[in-house]
Amino acid sequence: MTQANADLAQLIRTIPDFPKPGIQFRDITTLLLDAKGFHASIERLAASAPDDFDLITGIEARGFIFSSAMATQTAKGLVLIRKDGKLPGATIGVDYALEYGTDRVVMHEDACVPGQKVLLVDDLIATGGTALAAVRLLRQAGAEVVGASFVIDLPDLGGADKLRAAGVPVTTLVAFEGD
Ligand SMILES: O=P(O)(O)OC[C@H]1O[C@H](OP(=O)(O)OP(=O)(O)O)[C@H](O)[C@@H]1O
Ligand SMILES: Nc1ncnc2[nH]cnc12
Repeated sequence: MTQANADLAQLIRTIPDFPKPGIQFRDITTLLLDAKGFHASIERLAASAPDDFDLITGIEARGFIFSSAMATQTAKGLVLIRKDGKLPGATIGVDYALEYGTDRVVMHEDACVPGQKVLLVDDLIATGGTALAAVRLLRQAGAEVVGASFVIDLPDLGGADKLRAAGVPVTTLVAFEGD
């Protein structure tokens, strides 16, 4: 079977054993270096976005690259979900497990008006721990998460399925099997 978005898949470099043994690191820096590929990734994510949403949400750090481009492409505002200790205003936060470690995400408690529809954007979904934490956070803030868009899916780690089970429609461009 031909890989969907094969042109984008071949721009993503795989680095074995980073940041620890056994992890196949899917490196987007090579995609970002390619002007046409980076632009196409944003156009394709934007084309598959829900019809009706109010805000884009991006997750630090790699998620900011794609979410900010998506915000300008779709002419929406951007909510930043950051690692703990970086936002200056009053925050709410959620702890989560990573494929390789643990972390905590926070957002400004007043970043969303309750009832606003948000589209979550990140570079990659693996176990789904980060995205599910972001969804919990956004729901705590009163937002409705109407979709989640990722350039890369690692389907064997099950994150996209978990997100769908949590009621969030998921779009991904490139899948790497066998991780
Ligand atoms: O689905 P998960 O298993 O939660 O993994 C996916 C997350 O891992 C990476 O971020 P990372 O925490 O490595 O941080 P970075 O963006 O700052 O590099 C990636 O950008 C996703 O946010
Ligand atoms: N295998 C992987 N490659 C790149 N980023 C990741 N984030 C979590 N798992 C990852």
